[in-house]
Amino acid sequence: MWFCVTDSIANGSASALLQSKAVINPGTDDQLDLTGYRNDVLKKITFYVLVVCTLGFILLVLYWKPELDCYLKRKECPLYCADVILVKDKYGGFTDVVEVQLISTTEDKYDASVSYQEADGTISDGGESDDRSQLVKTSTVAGKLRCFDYQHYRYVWDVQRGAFRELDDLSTNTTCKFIHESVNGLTSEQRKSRLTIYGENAIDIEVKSYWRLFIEEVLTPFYIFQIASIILWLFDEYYYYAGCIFFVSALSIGVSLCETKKQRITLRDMMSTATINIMVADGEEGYVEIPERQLVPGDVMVVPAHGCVMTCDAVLVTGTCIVDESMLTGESVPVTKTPLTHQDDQELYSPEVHKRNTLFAGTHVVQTRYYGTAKVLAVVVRTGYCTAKGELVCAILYPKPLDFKFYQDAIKFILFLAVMASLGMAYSLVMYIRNNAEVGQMIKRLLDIVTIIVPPALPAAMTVGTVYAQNRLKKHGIFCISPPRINFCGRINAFCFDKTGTLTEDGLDMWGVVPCDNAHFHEPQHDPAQLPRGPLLESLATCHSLTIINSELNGDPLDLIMFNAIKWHLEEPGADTSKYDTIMPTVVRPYSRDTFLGEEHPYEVGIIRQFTFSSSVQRMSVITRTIGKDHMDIYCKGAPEKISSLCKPETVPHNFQHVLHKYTVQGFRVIALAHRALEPKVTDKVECDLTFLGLLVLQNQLKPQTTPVIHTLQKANIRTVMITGDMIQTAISVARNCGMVRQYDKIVIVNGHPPDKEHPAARIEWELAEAAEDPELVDDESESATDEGYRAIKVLECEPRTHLAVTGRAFSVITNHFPELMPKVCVLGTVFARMSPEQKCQLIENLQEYDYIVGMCGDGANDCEALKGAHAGHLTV
Ligand SMILES: Nc1ncnc2c1ncn2[C@@H]1O[C@H](COP(=O)(O)OP(=O)(O)OP(=O)(O)O)[C@@H](O)[C@H]1O
Repeated sequence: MWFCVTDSIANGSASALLQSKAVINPGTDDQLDLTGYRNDVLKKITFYVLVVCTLGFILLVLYWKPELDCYLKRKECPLYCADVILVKDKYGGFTDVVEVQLISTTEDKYDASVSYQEADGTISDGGESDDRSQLVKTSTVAGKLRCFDYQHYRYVWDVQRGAFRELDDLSTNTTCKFIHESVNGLTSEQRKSRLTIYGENAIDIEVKSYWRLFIEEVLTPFYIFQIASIILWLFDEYYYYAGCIFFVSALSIGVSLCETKKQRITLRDMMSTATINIMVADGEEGYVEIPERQLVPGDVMVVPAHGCVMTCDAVLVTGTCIVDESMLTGESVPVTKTPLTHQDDQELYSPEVHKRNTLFAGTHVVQTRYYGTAKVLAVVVRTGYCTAKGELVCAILYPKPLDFKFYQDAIKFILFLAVMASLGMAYSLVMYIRNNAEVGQMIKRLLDIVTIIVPPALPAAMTVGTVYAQNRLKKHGIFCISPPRINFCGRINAFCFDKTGTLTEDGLDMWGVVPCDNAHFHEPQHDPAQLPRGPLLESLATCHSLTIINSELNGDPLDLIMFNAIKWHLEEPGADTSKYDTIMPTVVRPYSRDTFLGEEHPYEVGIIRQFTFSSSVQRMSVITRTIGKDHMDIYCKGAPEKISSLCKPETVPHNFQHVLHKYTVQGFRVIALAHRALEPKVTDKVECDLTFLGLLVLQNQLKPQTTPVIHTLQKANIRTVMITGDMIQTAISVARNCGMVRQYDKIVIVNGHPPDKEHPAARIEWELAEAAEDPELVDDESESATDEGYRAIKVLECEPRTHLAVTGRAFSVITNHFPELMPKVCVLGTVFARMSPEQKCQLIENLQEYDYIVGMCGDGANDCEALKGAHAGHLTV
């Protein structure tokens, strides 16, 4: 549970407690290596002597290598008693020495300070003691929290584990049940105490003064080297040359300072929100208004009825919200957020799993919906830099090193130059001595050799080049948040594209629906408005997340085209809810009331509950109630293979696969629909035992610029790859149409099966993809060769005319069971279909592992992680 009073050190943690080193989040991108240090008087005195002896140069070295501060002034000690901690990130890019703080707290959870019984029985606070014999621990509580801050995150000392860990909030180890039980909010005492622990709910981006930026820039090793070179040239009377280099460097520093400052100001302005007051539940006392900056995890906020921009991550517990998440995902389709539910008491809350119930910081709540006068309440789970928006800011402020290999090579190159310089210097020294050269002249000449071999103006030239490139890109509407990436973009050799909305148009065209009755497909109906009254028509009318904003119907383009095709009308909740139930959010009915005349009741369907679409489950569902019926219905729509697996097998036509193939091979986007009448008593699991209703077939045209762009990339020898959530056949068809796969190229489709009861070993299968044909003419059989899949892929030649088309399932089977095939998949894979958002990101990382410099172009929520992971990510909007 979230609150756990830790009043004793768990058995066995004493030895862990004596460790001076620890790793937080091992194996992840957020891995941090910690080493504890405490002050050492003797070392400090020696250090200051050294400072005097080196005329302060050692301080400069310390500035470049902060870890030296620990080695030269302090001694290693167990983490529990450290004064400072040396923190290194996974990539070694950011190293910092941070101070350990003690914060007073009244929270049980953080009564975390440890006391140790000294040999004489007195209690000390453990801060000075590291003797094993003194670790005969007694539990006392001093109300102090031991912690340190690194890159805006706080790490606290966990008494039970005897280790530092990230400060947890309600987004981890918290059950959904607990969140529901928290609706009374916090008392002002609790809020005050948490404020000291979590800090203010703000993302304040520091904009450094020009003077500070200048000092920081000039103190970098390259500029110091440059200053030394200029001084040397002045002594050597190279006045013009020194003057030129000085001018170029001053220009480059000036330009780079202006750019850095401008970017920081832009970032600060983008991230800052107007500080307003917000209503929060105040324990049993009702509601109080507090500044948003004072929100803490556990607060229960009232989402304003007129909408707001969220400044924290909060979980909805009552009411619904329509949110514009474009700031986080780039997708401007309004998203419906529903209150948190849970299957069982133990279900843990997670912002990723429960994202349809979470309002994320930075997103705009456009509308709220509530029943009667009830308030729309949300429990705050994360604040400040820990929010989704805070993570984004941190990713910009502390970017992951771009290309470790590039930096390693650069260092090797400089070392090589240094060796060359030393050889040159040694040779010259010998020659000067032989010729009895004058000492002053000799020193000047020798140092000059270094400045000849290592060009001092190189960084200045590179900065000017980058700034120039950045401005050119800006003119083309391309904005770059990390300028060094521009250099990498020149080396991109693989470019990945999302399909829907990136290679193809955002909008879709209705092709028709293929109704299914008694497990038989009927003729396609190209005008869905002509469908008779029944579940299929109702599924098209209700199974969506459309909403009205400013009198206009808004939502997913797929949902919009589907709903508009049947010519129905959508009405958002009105005052009159008596006809259905007390809960009555949205009503749909045919435009023309004459359409279904002769019925006893008007044809009206209420959407009682929505389970909004999620890429990871590839479907959405709604629970509805039709006037005149005494039961509710569930309608599901989504990826055909997902929906068919939720249907009763006897309701799915025997030629389902064949008909599906017939459309997808043409590049149509196919969605399946299903339905079930619900029992009066709704059980927990509703998306099961469904009746298959038919297929919705949509056309998705290529964007006019797609084919030329793919050709340009191919001409430049840049590999093009498609990573999509859509079906493999549709993806292959689009890949052929846009020229990613040329007309006569061979495509091998790779399918995968994880181990199951029947087949204890994982399998992969392959089949040759056929070329597109007329949908009406494709015959039943598609050839496939199973079992041999592994061998076939293993021996597959890396011919340019053979492409692999890999399904998401095959990708995960290969990752988990046949990792040795992954290089081949990465080199030959052109189409990756039915990929989940996580798999998209994983593929980008795999390509990077095999030395590809990867670009990614995507349009929305399911591409965010992949865009972040790529060397260069481009969000199409
Ligand atoms: N609004 C929706 N309602 C129900 N099912 C949907 C909806 N949108 C997409 N789907 C189904 O879920 C699948 C996965 O969707 P996802 O958004 O992850 O990828 P995509 O849109 O198909 O392709 P891409 O990754 O290229 O954008 C789709 O192929 C489709 O079958």
